[in-house]
Amino acid sequence: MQLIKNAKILEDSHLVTRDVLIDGKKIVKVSENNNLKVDTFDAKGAFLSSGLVDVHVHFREPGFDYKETIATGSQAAARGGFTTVIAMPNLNPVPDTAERIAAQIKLNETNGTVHVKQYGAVSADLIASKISDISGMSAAGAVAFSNDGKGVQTADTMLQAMVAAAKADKPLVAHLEDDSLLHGGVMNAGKQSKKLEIPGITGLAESSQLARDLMLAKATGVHYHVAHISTKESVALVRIAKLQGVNVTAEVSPHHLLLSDTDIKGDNALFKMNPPLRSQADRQAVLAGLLDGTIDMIATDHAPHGTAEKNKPFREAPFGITGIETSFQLLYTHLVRSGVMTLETLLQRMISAPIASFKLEAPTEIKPGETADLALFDLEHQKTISVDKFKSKGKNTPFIGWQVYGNTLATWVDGQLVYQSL
Ligand SMILES: NC(=O)N[C@@H](CC(=O)O)C(=O)O
Ligand SMILES: [Zn+2]
Ligand SMILES: [Zn+2]
Repeated sequence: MQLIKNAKILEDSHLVTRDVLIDGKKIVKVSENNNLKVDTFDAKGAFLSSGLVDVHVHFREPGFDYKETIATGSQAAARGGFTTVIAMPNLNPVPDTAERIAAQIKLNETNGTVHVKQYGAVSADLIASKISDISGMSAAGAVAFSNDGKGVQTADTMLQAMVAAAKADKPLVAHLEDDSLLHGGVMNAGKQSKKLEIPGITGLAESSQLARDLMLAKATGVHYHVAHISTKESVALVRIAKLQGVNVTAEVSPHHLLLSDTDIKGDNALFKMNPPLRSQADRQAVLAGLLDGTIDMIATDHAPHGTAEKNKPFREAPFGITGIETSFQLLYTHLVRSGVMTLETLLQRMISAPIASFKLEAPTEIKPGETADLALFDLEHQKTISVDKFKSKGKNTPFIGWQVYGNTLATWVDGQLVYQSL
C-alpha cells in the first residue's frame, strides 16, 4: 500500500486537500488526515488529477527510432502527466494487418511506461486506395483507425473505411488533406507566407475534405473523429454536422490554440507542422469551438523529429512538433490562469472527453475503486520550458523559453510511480 498525502484534488468543482491511499493498481481510500504507516509520498499541497489522456501521438517505433521510441515517448508522456495515449500507425512497417497490430500492441506493452494503445491503418502503407482488414485489426486490439500523416484521397476509400469501422464499432480518425490542393505548400497560405516568401497551404485542403467526410459519416453512422482541426471553416462544419446528428468528434492541438502564422518570424522549421499554424481568426475560432464543445478534446499530435532534419530550411524539414511534455503547462498557463477557461473544463477536454469518445478504460475521477493512474502538478511556481529536460528524443518545439505554471511533479500508472521531477 502507498499513501499520497496532502494533495489538492477537485471535488464538486472545489479544490480540497485529501490523502489518497493506493493498494496495488487501485485507489482504495480518499480521505482527510490518513495517518496509516505505509509508504508515503508527500504532495505538499500540489494538485493531483487523474492522468491525462492523449488520443494522438507519434512514438516512431519501429522504423524511426532516431526520432523517438516507445520507451522515450512514453517517458515523455509520463513527464507531461499523461497515463494513456493512442499511437498513430505511420511507422515502418505500418500496422495495417491484424498480425502487425498484434505485434505492435505487444511492443507497446513491453516498452511503454504508460498505457500505449494503438491505431490501425485505414489502408496499406497509409496510401493505398483499397482498405485494410479493419475488422481483423479491431479484433486484434486496434482501438481506432487512421491514415494520419496522409489524407484519404478518394471518397470511395473513405466510404468503405467508414462502413468497416462502423461495423467494428471503432472511431475512424481523419487527417484531412486533399493532395490536389497542396501545390508544394509548407505553411498557411496568407499574408505571412507571402511576406516570408514560403509556399502556402490553403485551408481548403482541410475543410473541403471535411465537408465530404461529414456527408459520408452521416450516411454510414460511423463515429468520425477529426484530427488536429485548424480552420474556422472546419469548426463551422463540425458545428453544423453535430446539429444534424452526425456522430462526429474533433480534437485540437495545443499549438493551434496558442499560435498562429504571424508567430512565424522567419525561416524556422520549429514552427512547421501539419496542418500548419493558421491565421489569428482561425486560432480564435478553434478556441471558441473548444470552449463551446464543438471541439471535444485536446490532443497533442506529439510528432518528434531529429534535430538535424528540423534544422533544415522550412521547405525541406519534416512537418511536426513535439508536444506531450509541454501541453498541460502551456494550456494551464495560457487558458486557465489567464481566465479563458476553468481548470475543470481543461481537464474535461484532456481526460473525460477522450476517454468517453474513444471508449477507453481509464479513470476520470479520484475515488475508491478507480485505477491509480494519477498526475501531480505544481500550479504555483513558474518554470521555463527547456528541451534539456525533455525525456522525448524530439527537441523540436517552438515553445522553448516560454514561462509556464503547471509543471508535472509526479505520475503514477497502475499505482506505480513512473515519473518524479527532481
Ligand atoms: N503533424 C505533423 O506535422 N506530423 C505528423 C503527421 C501528422 O500528424 O499528420 C508526423 O508524423 O510527423
Ligand atoms: Zn495528421
Ligand atoms: Zn499526427
